[in-house]
Order: sequence, then structure tokens, then C-alpha cells
Amino acid sequence: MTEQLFHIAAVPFEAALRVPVLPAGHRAARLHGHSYRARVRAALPVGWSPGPDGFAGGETDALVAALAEVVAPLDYADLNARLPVPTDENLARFVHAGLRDAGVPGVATVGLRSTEDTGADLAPDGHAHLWHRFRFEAAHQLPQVPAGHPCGRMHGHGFEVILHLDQDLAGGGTGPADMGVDFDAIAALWAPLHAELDHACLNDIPGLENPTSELLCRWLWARLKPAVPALSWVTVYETATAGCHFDGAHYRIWKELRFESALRLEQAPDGDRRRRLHGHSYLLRLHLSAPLDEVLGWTLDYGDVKALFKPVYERLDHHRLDTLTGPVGADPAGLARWIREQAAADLPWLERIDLQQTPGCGAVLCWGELGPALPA
Ligand SMILES: Nc1nc2c(c(=O)[nH]1)N=C([C@H](O)[C@H](O)COP(=O)(O)OP(=O)(O)OP(=O)(O)O)CN2
Repeated sequence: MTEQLFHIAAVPFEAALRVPVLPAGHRAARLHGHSYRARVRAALPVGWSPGPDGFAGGETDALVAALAEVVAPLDYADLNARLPVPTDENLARFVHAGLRDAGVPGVATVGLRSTEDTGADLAPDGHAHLWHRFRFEAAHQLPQVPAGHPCGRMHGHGFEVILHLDQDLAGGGTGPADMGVDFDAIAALWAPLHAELDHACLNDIPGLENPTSELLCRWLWARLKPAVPALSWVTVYETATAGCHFDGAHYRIWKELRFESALRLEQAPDGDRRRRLHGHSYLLRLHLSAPLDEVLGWTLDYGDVKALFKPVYERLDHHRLDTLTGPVGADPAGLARWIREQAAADLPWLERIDLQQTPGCGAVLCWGELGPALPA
């Protein structure tokens, strides 16, 4: 598959609202507030900027600036004064229209997150990806791992699950729908599963005798999909840094790593702070796709992914990135390409790299299926 590069940006805002289309008595019909986060994923031409100061490598910051400008009128505002029905879906449309008016090219999705655990991402064709995150605390042990593997011992996790729903909200001539499935309806679907999984030992649950992330995703999919045709992915975070997505056919896992590094962007215009030596706390998410090993119950061991990536990681962490990649490659897109090249031989299952230089802002390099976005 051909390589796709997206720049990503995320900007927070605080706002008050009422959602008048909800049934009488619904708590969100009352005046309330959220700490929102808007995000955008865009395939930008090299050097794109909303102003005259664009340069190769400055695209992520340019996208952040454009998004911040669009979102500014929503910050500390009464959203109903701007939008009669300020659902996440309509706010995402508002941001989408603002980015279009600002001339941001290549916008692929615009996302709006009203809480830590709920949000909507919209594609330009009106397709909505709604997501809701849940948590449960459980014990497990992986009975098939090789002797001595730590996951063979009884241990536990604060698991997180994201249910993703894909809905066509374009309206087919009747005008776009204000909202997709109510997040409360998704929570109601989750409630019986939570009762079964929370404070349990997963190995004792029929069907979860080998409770890897992959098999837990598959188990959840089988339980939910018949009742929820719009379900598009189930995501399980086994730890804060690793997890799996399943769409009924394909398993995709990811492993996150953080590194602390310095850089200088020499190609930035005179006087630009990015010409100075500076640094970031990076978040790197490696996405891999491989068939399920039916005996082990996983695709690839998260621990193996980390170990195989270690030689590349050691060249990134606590180093100066522009001396590693060359000055033009030290921006998020250049770094993601460098990482792809360096990791290809040892991690042939790698198919997407997310690299964030600040929370939610950076680049996504993808040469397989894009898969669902994780909360920014
Ligand atoms: N593909 C899978 N790999 C692994 C699974 C799994 O379900 N699917 N499970 C485990 C273990 O249960 C383990 O607890 C979690 O793995 P890992 O990310 O290696 O754990 P750490 O948090 O200790 O990782 P660090 O990044 O080193 O802190 C193993 N693999």
C-alpha cells in the first residue's frame, strides 16, 4: 500500500452548553460545561502554512496555529450562542468549516472530544466515527506463554476498552444529523460487560481462558456486534502503553514509547525560535498488523516489539535528532520516515507510526490500513 503522511494537531478549549435535542430530563439538556479538545488530521503539502512563513518541516506547527485560530471563538464561550445544537458532531462540523475557510488543505478528519472518554471524528463525506472509552480492573494470566514470561504469572491490569461506532450522518438529502448514537446508549451496551469483567479473574470467564488483548477484543466483538451493527472496532488497552484493535477480521496492535530529545530546525526562517536548539518529550506509537497465533492467542508479543525496536529507540532517546536525521528530517514527518526506515528490517509487521512532539500534535505515517484513531 502506498505511504500516506498526515500532520495532526490538537487544541483544547473550555465551553458551556445545553444540548436541546436530547429527551426531556437528560442531564446534557441542562446548562453544563466541558474541557473539550479539537483535533485534525490533514495531508498537507510540504512547507504549507496559513501565513507567508512556511518551510519544510514547519507543517505540524502551522496546522496547530490554524486549528487554534478556528477554535479560539469557542474557548470560554456559550456554545449555544454559536450553534443551536452544539453536539460533538456539530462542533466537529464547525471546526471543519473553519479549517476549510482558513484554506487548510487535505483535511482527512476533524475530531471533537467533549470528555476524556467520549468523542466523534468526522470525515469530509459526513461519515462519523464515534468512540466511548470504558475501564475495568481485572486479574489475568496468559497460560500459553513460554516458561519464565512475566505474563504467565497471575497479575492484573486497569484495562481500558474503546467501542468505536461508524455512522453515516450526512443525512442523504434531509440535512446532516445533529448526533449519532447517544453516548449514554453506548454506555448502556457496556454495562453488562463491565459487571462481568470488573474485579474478576478473566481466565475464569467462559471464552477467556487465554485472556490476551487480542482474544479479549474478539470476545467483546462477538458479544456486542450482533446488537450493534454500527460497531466498527473494539480496542483494548492492556497497559497504558500497549493494546489491540479488532474489526471482526483484523488484529492491529500498538506499543507506545516515549523519548526525550533535542533538535534544531535550521531551515526555519531567521528569528524563528525553532532555529534555536530546543527539545520535546515525544510520544511514539508503533502500530503493527499480523495474523493471530491461535495457540499463543496473540499476534506479536508487545515485549518483543519493544525489544526489537530497542536499537532504534536508543538512537532517539536523549539524543540530538537533527544530527541523526539531517536538519530537514528532524520535524515529526521526517522523524517518522527515519524511524520507518530504521525499523523495517526488524519489525516487518510495522504499518503505521504516530509521532507526537507535543500532546496530540505531530505526524502519522501509514503504509497499511489507517485503523481507528486513539484519543488525543
Ligand atoms: N500481543 C500481545 N502481547 C502481549 C500481551 C497480549 O495480550 N497481547 N500481554 C502481555 C502481558 O499480559 C503484559 O502484562 C503486558 O505487556 P507489556 O506491554 O510488555 O507490559 P509492560 O507494561 O511491562 O511493558 P513496558 O513498556 O516494558 O513497561 C505481554 N504481551
